[in-house]
Amino acid sequence: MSLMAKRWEELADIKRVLARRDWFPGTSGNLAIKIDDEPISFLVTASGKDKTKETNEDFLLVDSKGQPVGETHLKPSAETLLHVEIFNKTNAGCSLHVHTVDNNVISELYGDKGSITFKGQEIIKAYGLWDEDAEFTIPIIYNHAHIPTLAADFAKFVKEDAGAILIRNHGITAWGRDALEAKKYLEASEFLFSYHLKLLSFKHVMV
Ligand SMILES: CSC[C@@H](O)[C@@H](O)C(=O)COP(=O)(O)O
Ligand SMILES: [Zn+2]
Repeated sequence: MSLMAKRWEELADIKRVLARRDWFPGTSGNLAIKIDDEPISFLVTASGKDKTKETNEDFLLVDSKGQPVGETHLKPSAETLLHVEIFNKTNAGCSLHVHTVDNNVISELYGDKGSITFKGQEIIKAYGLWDEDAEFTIPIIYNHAHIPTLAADFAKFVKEDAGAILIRNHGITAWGRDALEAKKYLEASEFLFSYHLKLLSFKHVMV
């Protein structure tokens, strides 16, 4: 199996799992996986598709600027530039973007603070943090409609090979060195968002 076919399968597997969770409402979400380093190229989801469906036109190959490699009628994701920042600035191998109600509500609740920090949760170990008092902070940026502006803002927080950034009232992008790590960061973040919202609502009922 070629490297491209292998990576395609890896991304298709993740897409299938996330689709089953309803993490692609209304055609939202986009996924990317690196194919080459020099020069950088990666597979990205085609724009505007129903990501719960599986077809052989789900992904297309783009270059380090997010432009399609070779002739294709497919359009790269509208948010390809965000994945471009991740692959150009770090050694990440995979980047995942989803819109969920939980990540949108958290981004709105904490948007004015500019970030949300989690601590004292076992699942923080999914971020590779093993200390008892470890903290994980997820930045929250403004949802600029102009994608190059959004990407420039987003890039300011892309420093590590694995991470997560919330875009206010839009969604989350999580990335990692490989598909497993990106999925782990995404799932840990969504777990923490859901836990936090549930806790807040119970506290509200109890006071
Ligand atoms: C219908 S969701 C809005 C989109 O602009 C976007 O935020 C999104 O996540 C999906 O866009 P896409 O171009 O299909 O990758
Ligand atoms: Zn989006």
